[in-house]
Amino acid sequence: MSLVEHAQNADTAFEHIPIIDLKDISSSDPASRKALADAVRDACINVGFLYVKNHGIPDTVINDALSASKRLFSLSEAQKLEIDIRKSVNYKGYTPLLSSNNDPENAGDMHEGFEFGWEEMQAKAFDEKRANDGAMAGANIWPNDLPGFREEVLTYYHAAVELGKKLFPLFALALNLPEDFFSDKTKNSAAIMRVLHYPPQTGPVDDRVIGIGAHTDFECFTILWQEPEIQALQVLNTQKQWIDAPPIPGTLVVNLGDQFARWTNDVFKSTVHRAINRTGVRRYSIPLFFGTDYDVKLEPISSCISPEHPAKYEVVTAGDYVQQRLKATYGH
Ligand SMILES: O=C(O)CCC(=O)C(=O)O
Ligand SMILES: [Fe+2]
Repeated sequence: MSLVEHAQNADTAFEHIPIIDLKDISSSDPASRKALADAVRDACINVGFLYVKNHGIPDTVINDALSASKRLFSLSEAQKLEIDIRKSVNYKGYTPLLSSNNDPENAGDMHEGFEFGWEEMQAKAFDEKRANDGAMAGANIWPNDLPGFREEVLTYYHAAVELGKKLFPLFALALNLPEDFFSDKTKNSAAIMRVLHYPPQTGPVDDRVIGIGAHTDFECFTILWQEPEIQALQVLNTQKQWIDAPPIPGTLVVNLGDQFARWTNDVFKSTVHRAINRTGVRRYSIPLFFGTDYDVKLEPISSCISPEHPAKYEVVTAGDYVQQRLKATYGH
């Protein structure tokens, strides 16, 4: 069956999000990699969300990033506003509560966050991996007086980038492409990381103000760590039902975004999701958004086009696309 036919027969009324074991992701046996890619293809076409286990990011790296982000969010408002994202030309820095709005029908997202992109652990004056960032060019902004923060969150970033570099070949295989299809399109790690803090919402709640309003992500895929034991994330199926995506110990969530929808002419689904924290306790999460390099054009893959399924999207560079979406989310 062609990819287009597979997508036309998709079962998108899912009630569960599949869990996929990545133990064979670097297997020397092509048949094992192919079996893994088959499972990934089904998840990408039917659901657009999956959990991955055996992802390779050590617990210590996760725990250090979590503790760093807790320290950041417990700084005073004045300290946090020193690194306000509105002072940055390229959407790096601190986003206060209610300053972003992911769902245009809503009145603001009930979370605060901090956002940064690629940087070598030992910062370089000229970082060749950022040389072609186009619309997204510009350095990260780091908090003052927060020892260890940069190292701890960057360590997580680099570990997740290693995982992301293994996932691109797997997605390529799932699209019946050579495994290195994305290699020359992902040389520069155009990955954006956020650390997020959702205060608990108790008492009467305005449905137009939730943790993060209904949205799709705008890169190729997102790797999301969520705080254990706190249910907040929900995923929308085509029956318009919100399906819970609780944290599952030992896993990360991987979901597809709109860049992959463009690369695949909607064969891979970029699925709407939201988060609502009504648990009575604070919640932290860490998404990392992976795109193709900012200077690469988002051109549909030929096997995802047919006479009955013609190309749907205008071709733009990844950088222009991401910048335009960030502008809509942050309103500046
Ligand atoms: O915090 C979460 O669980 C979801 C975050 C999210 O969807 C996003 O940042 O795009
Ligand atoms: Fe999202």
